[in-house]
Amino acid sequence: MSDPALSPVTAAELTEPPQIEMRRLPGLLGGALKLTLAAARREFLLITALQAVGGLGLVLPILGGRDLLDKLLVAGAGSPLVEMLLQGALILGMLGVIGLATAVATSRDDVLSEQLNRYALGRVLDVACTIELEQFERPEFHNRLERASMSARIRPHQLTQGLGALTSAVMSTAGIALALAAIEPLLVPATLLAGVPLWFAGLRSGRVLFDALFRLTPAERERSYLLDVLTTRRAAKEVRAFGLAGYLRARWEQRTDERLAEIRVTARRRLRITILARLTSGVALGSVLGLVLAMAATGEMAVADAGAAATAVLLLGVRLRTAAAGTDLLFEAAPFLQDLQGFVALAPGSSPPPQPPKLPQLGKAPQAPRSPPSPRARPEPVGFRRLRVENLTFRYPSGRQPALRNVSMEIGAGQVVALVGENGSGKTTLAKLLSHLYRPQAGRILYDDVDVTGADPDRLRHSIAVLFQDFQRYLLSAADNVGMGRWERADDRAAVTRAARAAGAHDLLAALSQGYESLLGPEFAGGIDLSGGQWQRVALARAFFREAPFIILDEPTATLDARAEHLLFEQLRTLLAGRTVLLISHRFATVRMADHIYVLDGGRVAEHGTHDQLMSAGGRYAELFTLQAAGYLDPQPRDSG
Ligand SMILES: Nc1ncnc2c1ncn2[C@@H]1O[C@H](COP(=O)(O)OP(=O)(O)OP(=O)(O)O)[C@@H](O)[C@H]1O
Repeated sequence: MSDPALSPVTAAELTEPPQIEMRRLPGLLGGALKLTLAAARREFLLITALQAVGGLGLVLPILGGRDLLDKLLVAGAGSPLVEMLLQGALILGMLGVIGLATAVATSRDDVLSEQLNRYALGRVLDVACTIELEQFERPEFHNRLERASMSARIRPHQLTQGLGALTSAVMSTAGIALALAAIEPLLVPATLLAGVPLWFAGLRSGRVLFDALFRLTPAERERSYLLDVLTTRRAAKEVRAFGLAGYLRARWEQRTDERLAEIRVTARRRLRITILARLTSGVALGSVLGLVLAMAATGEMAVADAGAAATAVLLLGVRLRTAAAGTDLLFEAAPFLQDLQGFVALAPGSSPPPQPPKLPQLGKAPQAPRSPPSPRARPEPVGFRRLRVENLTFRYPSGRQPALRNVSMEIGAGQVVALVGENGSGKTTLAKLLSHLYRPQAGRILYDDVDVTGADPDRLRHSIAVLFQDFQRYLLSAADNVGMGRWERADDRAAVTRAARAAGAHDLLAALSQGYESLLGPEFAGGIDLSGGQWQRVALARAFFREAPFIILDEPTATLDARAEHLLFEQLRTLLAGRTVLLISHRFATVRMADHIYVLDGGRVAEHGTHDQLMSAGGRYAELFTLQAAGYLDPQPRDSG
C-alpha cells in the first residue's frame, strides 16, 4: 500500500485539455475584458471609442447616399447641382472622419497589445516566482508554464485584435442594420442569420487548435530544450567536443517534422470547418439578396430603396465576415486564456501579488518588500539556539524511493556540523529541506522546540544563506554577483568588498579591467568570463555577504585550488564566528574539523559523532576517511621478489 504522506501533490497537474462550454463563453469573454481593463484601461477605452465612431458613423453616409440617389431619380436632369455637390462633399467628409478614427485606433493597437502582454506575463511570473519549488520537479507544471508563457505572449494580442475587430464590426453592423431597417426592417434579422454559421465555425475551429497545441506541449518543450542546447554558450563546447551538433540537430528536425505534420492536419480540419460555414453563410446572404430583387421586381420596393437595401445587405455581409474574423480570434484565444487563468490561479494565495521591488540606488537604503505570508504560515521563531530534525522523510515527485528516510539530527547555534556520505546519499536533499525549499512529507524541523515545518519559508530563509553545489553565475557585474546575497543593501560597497575578501575573491575582482563594476560572462558586450574556481569564490562571497546566522555550504570548495581551500577552512571559524554552519563536503581533511559529523547512507543517518569518535567506531566514516587518506600516501613499494 502506498504511503499517503508520500503521495505527490497534484495542484499543478493538468493532463487533459480543459473543456470550454458554450455557456462558459460569456464569463470567459468577461474575464478577458477584465484583463484588458486591468492592463490598459485608458488605451482600450480610447480605441473602443474610436472604433465606435468608425462603425456607427457609417449609418450617416449610407442614409445620405440613399437621399442623394432619391433626389437624382426624382428630379432627373433638373436636379439642384450645388446642393447635391455639397451633400456629396458632406458624405465624403464623414467617410474621411471614419477613416481617420479607424487609422488612429489601429495605430494605438500595438501599444495596447504590448501593455496586455506585459500584464499577462506578469501574472505568469507571479506564479513562477512564488509557487513551491517542488512544482518545478513536475513535468506537468512545466507543460503548463510553457503554455501559459506562450499564451501570455500571443493570446492577449489576439484578444485585443479580436475585440477590436468585433467592436468595430458590431458598431458598423449596427450602423448598416439601422440604415437597412429604415428601408425594410424584415431584411435585418434575415441578413444577420447569415452570421450564425460563421460564429459556430469560429468556436469549433478555436477548440480544434487548442486541443492540438495542448497535445503538442511536451514535444514542443523537448524541441525548445534541443534548441537551447544547440544555441547556448553553456552547452556549445561539449556539443562540439562530442560532435553532437548533427545528432541533436536531427532530433530537433524530427520533432519539428512531427509538429508540422500535426499542424497540417489541424489546419485541414479548420479549413473544412471554415469552408462549410462560409458556404452556408453565402447561401443565406444570397437568399436575402434574391428577396430584395423579388421585392423590387414586384414593385413592393422602390428601385432606389432596393438599390440601397442591396448595397446595405452586401455591406452587412462583409461586416458580418469581419465580425466573424473578430470572433474567430476571440474563440481561438478563449481556451488559451482559460488555460492561462487556471495557471495564474496557482499563485499561492497572494492577493495582491507581490510587486517587483525597486532596485537599490547608491546612497539609498530601500525597504525589502516582504511577500504577504502564505495562509498556512504561522509566526515563526527568528532563529534558534538548537535546531532539531526529527524523523524527516522526503521523496521527490519523480523519485521512486524517498531520498531521506527518518533522518534525525541536531545542530547547536554557533556549531560547525558536517554532512558526509557517498554520492546520492541525501546530503543536498537534507540541505534543501533545512533551507525550507521543500517541505518534508513526514517529520519535523524544530527551532528550540517550535515546529517550523509549516511556517512561512520566505521568512525563515531570511536568516539562512545557502551556497549550492550548482550555484548561479549571474551575467551581471561582479559587485552585483556578490551583492545579490542580500540585494536590499547591494549598494553597500564596503560590505561587498569585505565578503569578497573573506571568500578569497577580492584580489581577482579588483584586478578586473573595471574592478567590481566589470560585467561577468562574455555573452554581453564588455563581459569577461572567470574560471570555475573563481566563479565559486564569487558565489561564496555572495553567501558571506548575506550575513545570515545560519549558513549552509554544499561543496563550497569543490573547484577551489588546494591553497584556497586550505586557507578557507583555516579561516572558516574566524570568518563565520558566532554563525551556525552546515558543511557538506567529500573532502575529509576539511570535514574533520567540524564539531559534529553526520554520515548519511541511502537517505538515512548511518552514524554521527566527532571525527575521533567516528574513527574509533571504525564504521562507514572511518572506512571512507581511510580510503581517501590512503590516496595521499606513498604507494607501498611493490615486492619485486
Ligand atoms: N530533483 C530530483 N528528483 C528526483 N530525484 C532526485 C532529485 N534530486 C536528487 N534526487 C535523488 O535523491 C537522492 C539524493 O540525492 P542528493 O542530491 O541529496 O545526494 P547527495 O548526497 O547530495 O549526492 P552528491 O554527493 O552526489 O552531491 C539521489 O538518489 C538522487 O538521485
